[in-house]
Amino acid sequence: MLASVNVLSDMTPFIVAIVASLFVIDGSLTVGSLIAFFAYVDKMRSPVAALVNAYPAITEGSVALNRLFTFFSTPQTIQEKANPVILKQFTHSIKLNKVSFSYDGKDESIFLIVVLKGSFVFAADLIREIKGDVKVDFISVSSYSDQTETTGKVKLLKDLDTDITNKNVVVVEDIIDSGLTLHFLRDHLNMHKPKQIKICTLLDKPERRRVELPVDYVGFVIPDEFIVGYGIDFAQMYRNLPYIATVEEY
Ligand SMILES: O=P(O)(O)OC[C@H]1O[C@H](OP(=O)(O)OP(=O)(O)O)[C@H](O)[C@@H]1O
Ligand SMILES: Nc1nc2[nH]cnc2c(=O)[nH]1
Repeated sequence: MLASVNVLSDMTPFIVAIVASLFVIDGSLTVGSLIAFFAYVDKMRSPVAALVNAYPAITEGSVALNRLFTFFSTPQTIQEKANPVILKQFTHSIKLNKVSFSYDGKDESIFLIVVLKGSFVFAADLIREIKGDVKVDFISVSSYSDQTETTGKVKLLKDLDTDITNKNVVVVEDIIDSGLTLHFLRDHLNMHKPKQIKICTLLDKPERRRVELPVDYVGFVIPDEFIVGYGIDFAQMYRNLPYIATVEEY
C-alpha cells in the first residue's frame, strides 16, 4: 500500500508535465501558467510526502489503541473473596545465626527430621546455618485440617525413608501449640530406637499446651494467636509469606 502511494506521488509530476505540455502546444495554456503551476506542485509535495511517511506510525497507533480498548473492555476473571482473611501487619523478618546442637556436651553428627509441611521453610534456613555433619529426612503429619483448632487426631501422612537407629535426632517443627503433634511423633520415632531425640521449634505457644512436652530449642515464645507465613498455613494458604503474621479475622 505504502509503496504504491510512493510510486504514484513520484510519477505525478511527470504525468502532469506531459499533459500540461500538450495543453501548451495546443495553445490553451501559457508557458507562464505552466511554470507557476509547477512551483505550486513543488510546494505541495513535501507536506504530502510527510503525510505518506507518517502512515506506518498512524497504523501502529491505531492497533495499539485497539489493544487498549480490548484490554479495558475484557471482563475481570479473578474475583475478590467475599470474606477475606485479615492479617495483622508484621514487620520483622527472621534471620538465623550461630546455630548449634549438642549431645551430652559432645559435637556429633546429627539427623534432622523435618515435620512437613509447615517446617519446610524454617528447616531450609536452619540447615544452612549448621556447621558439621548433618543428615536430613522428612516426616509428614497433620491434625489441623482447614481449622485453627487441632482436631485432636494426628494423622501420619508420610513416614521416614531412613533408618535412625542409634542416631542423634533433632525434630524440626515450625510451631508447637497443643503439643499433640510432637507427643505423637516422639512416641512414633522412639519405636525406631534413636540414640537421643531433641526437639527444636521456631515458635512455641506454651499457654495452649494440652500434654506435657519438653522442648530443647525454642526460637520465639509467642502468645495465643493463630500464625501464618514462613511455611505456616491457614487452610494451605499463606505458606509463601516471607514473614510471620497473625490472623486477625477469618
Ligand atoms: O502442637 P499442635 O497443636 O499439635 O500443633 C502443631 C502442628 O500444627 C501444624 O501442623 P498442621 O497439622 O497444621 O499440618 P501442616 O504442618 O501440614 O500445616 C504445625 O505445623 C505443627 O506441626
Ligand atoms: N497455621 C497454624 N497452624 C498451627 N498449628 C498450631 N498452631 C498453629 C498456628 O498458630 N498456626
